[in-house]
Amino acid sequence: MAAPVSGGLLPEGGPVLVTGGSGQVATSLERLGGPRIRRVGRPQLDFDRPDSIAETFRSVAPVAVVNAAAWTAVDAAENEPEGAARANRDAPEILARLCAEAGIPLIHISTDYVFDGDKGAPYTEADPTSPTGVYGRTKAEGEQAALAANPRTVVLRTSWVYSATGKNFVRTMINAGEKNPVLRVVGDQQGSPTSADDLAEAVLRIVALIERDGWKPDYAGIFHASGTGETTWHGLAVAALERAAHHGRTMPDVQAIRTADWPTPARRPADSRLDCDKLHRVFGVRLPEWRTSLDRTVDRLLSPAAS
Ligand SMILES: NC(=O)C1=CN([C@@H]2O[C@H](COP(=O)(O)OP(=O)(O)OC[C@H]3O[C@@H](n4cnc5c(N)ncnc54)[C@H](OP(=O)(O)O)[C@@H]3O)[C@@H](O)[C@H]2O)C=CC1
Ligand SMILES: Cc1cn([C@H]2C[C@H](O)[C@@H](COP(=O)(O)OP(=O)(O)O[C@H]3O[C@@H](C)C(=O)[C@@H](O)[C@H]3O)O2)c(=O)[nH]c1=O
Repeated sequence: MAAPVSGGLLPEGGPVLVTGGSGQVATSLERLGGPRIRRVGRPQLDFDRPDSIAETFRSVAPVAVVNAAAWTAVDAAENEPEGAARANRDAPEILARLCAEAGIPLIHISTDYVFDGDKGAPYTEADPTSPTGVYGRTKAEGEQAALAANPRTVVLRTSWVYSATGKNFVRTMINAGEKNPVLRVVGDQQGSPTSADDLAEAVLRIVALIERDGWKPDYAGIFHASGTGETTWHGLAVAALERAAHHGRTMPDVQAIRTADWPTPARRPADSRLDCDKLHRVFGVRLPEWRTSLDRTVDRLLSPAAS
């Protein structure tokens, strides 16, 4: 990789449009990517106003686009399928069309929730999608729409994203642990937690590789990109709270419950582990062990000055 521009992981070059206002992944991309990143969110770029997508594209004139904006409220999507579809299906298609016209790559972020979780083994990119809710269905449709509209689309499917900022399960657990001596968390859904910073670094390495070597046909398509290793939501809660205890927080009693004991409007996959070998084979990228990154994130969250 060429020498990165001071303050970022990207070498010199033109603007990279990142969609997403205060989103976790968009924030990490801006922080790690350096001066080439143009992060644009609402109100300037609003997927409920499709014209704003082309307007933003024109004003930024990007050399690559990373779509990190999406409707991510899994349960709320059940009652608002049109809004979820606008953000998760229609907007990626429009972005992909604009990228195709400009002849530039689109890195589109997607989710493990495109699967029902019943396979009983890590999913590969060749497995058919089988979403169980509106969020997963609209995200699966967005993948296909983006791939069809731009031959230079890289879909990165990730899972269980957390960071020191924004809304995520890790922060929810740490906040809940402060107020409650007992937490109940499902122990029969497994997957791979992914640090937003790690995912952002993977995206930036892919962009840099494409710029260095030029576009190759192998780059088009779907890639799984989750933190290495696996756990349950209960395991993730315990790990986060154990780390928080290093910072003086009281460790609550974290009880493992069954999915049936935590009813939600949208059904979550029981086992959404993703096989990430293709990402390594094609781009030479593997995300770190989830627990190492989790500890670093909790440290950053609870002792920001030390990080
Ligand atoms: N969070 C997770 O656990 C996972 C996320 N993903 C995927 O990763 C990507 C990034 O997720 P993450 O950063 O965690 O998401 P966040 O929920 O943290 O951020 C979502 C971003 O999307 C923006 N957004 C939502 N609706 C619209 C809209 N109608 N128009 C314009 N912008 C909109 C939000 O804008 P604003 O700041 O204005 O609210 C926000 O910036 C998404 O594609 C998501 O599906 C995949 C797996 C797991
Ligand atoms: C807050 C809480 C949740 N749970 C359960 C509910 C659910 O089954 C599981 C996860 O909780 P959440 O609803 O916070 O997570 P959820 O919104 O389902 O997270 C998902 O977000 C989208 C955007 C993705 O793409 C996925 O990869 C995944 O990260 O934990 C408990 O058991 N106890 C609790 O106290």
